[in-house]
Amino acid sequence: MATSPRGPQEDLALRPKTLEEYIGQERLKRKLRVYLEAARARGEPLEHLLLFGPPGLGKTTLAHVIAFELGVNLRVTSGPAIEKPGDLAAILANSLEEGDILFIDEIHRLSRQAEEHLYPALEDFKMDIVIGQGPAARTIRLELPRFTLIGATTRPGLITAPLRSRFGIVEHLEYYSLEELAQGVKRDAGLLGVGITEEAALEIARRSRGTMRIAKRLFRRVRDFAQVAGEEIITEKRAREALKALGLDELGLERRDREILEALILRFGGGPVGLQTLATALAEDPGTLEEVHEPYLIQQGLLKRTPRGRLATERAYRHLGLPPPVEPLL
Ligand SMILES: Nc1ncnc2c1ncn2[C@@H]1O[C@H](COP(=O)(O)OP(=O)(O)OP(=O)(O)O)[C@@H](O)[C@H]1O
Ligand SMILES: [Mg+2]
Repeated sequence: MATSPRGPQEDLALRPKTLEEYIGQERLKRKLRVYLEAARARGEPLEHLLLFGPPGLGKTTLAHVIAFELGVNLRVTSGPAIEKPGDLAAILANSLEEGDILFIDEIHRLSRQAEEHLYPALEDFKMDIVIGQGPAARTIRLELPRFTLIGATTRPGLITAPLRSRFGIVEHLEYYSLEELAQGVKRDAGLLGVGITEEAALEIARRSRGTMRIAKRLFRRVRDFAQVAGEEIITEKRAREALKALGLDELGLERRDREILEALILRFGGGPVGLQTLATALAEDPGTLEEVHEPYLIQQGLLKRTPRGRLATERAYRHLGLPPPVEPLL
């Protein structure tokens, strides 16, 4: 098997360019096709679009795809990178042309000040900024090109109502099915000139937590194992061994995920226990627990969020090989 450079360049080369190449998210793609066609027909920029969903589902990729489909430039930035209104003004006034797309990742982390300056930019493509200080200070009005903002967030609950209301289109991305994940794996394998069986691709898909980024990352690790073993084609057996060596169980849980369930069950009697308490017991940041680990545990029916706190389900007990409580909780 030939070696090839990997890393950001490889990732970029593997990134789907068109809506056609973008796997899954059919519900969203159907609507997007309509919006894109309508915007093109009217010769207007696409309405501002807010995308939310867990990390790694392809929000950034979709923004690139939309720009490609519209034949416009995409300027990428993130909420934390825009500290002052001046940062925002520089981006909006200097780097965008009519119809271009500004992609703001983690838009829930925009500063209050920057956010307030963004409102008129989104509505009227104007922005007032103050130049200078004290008595010499004056306000100048910037006329901006008509652009499209695509905002992405993993935490829709943290988007303020005024910001949210300025997006004409608000959509969420869904977890991928096993078939879609396997398709993603096979696509990358094909582009890299690596052979992989259908079963091996599905085996990788099963441990990918419904997340395209994880499927593709696991595929690259499995490819390493196959390459070192001198195998031309990645088989199910090789995939399973490699995934096991990577510390993933049959549901795709990593050690950390199992520790969370273990803590919940063994230290808090299965719950309910508050997020903060659970996080402290695990010496984990509550945000990480909530955003990175919990969504998949919930999706797999292993954990429930209740008003009184987190609860382990019967399935969680069984998955860890622990006897479920006599009186099933759920
Ligand atoms: N629908 C898809 N079809 C094919 N490849 C995809 C798809 N979605 C994502 N990918 C690939 O998965 C990886 C992760 O995608 P991306 O960076 O867009 O995720 P994201 O949702 O922006 O994640 P985050 O929220 O963490 O920024 C990329 O390598 C991308 O090429
Ligand atoms: Mg991203």
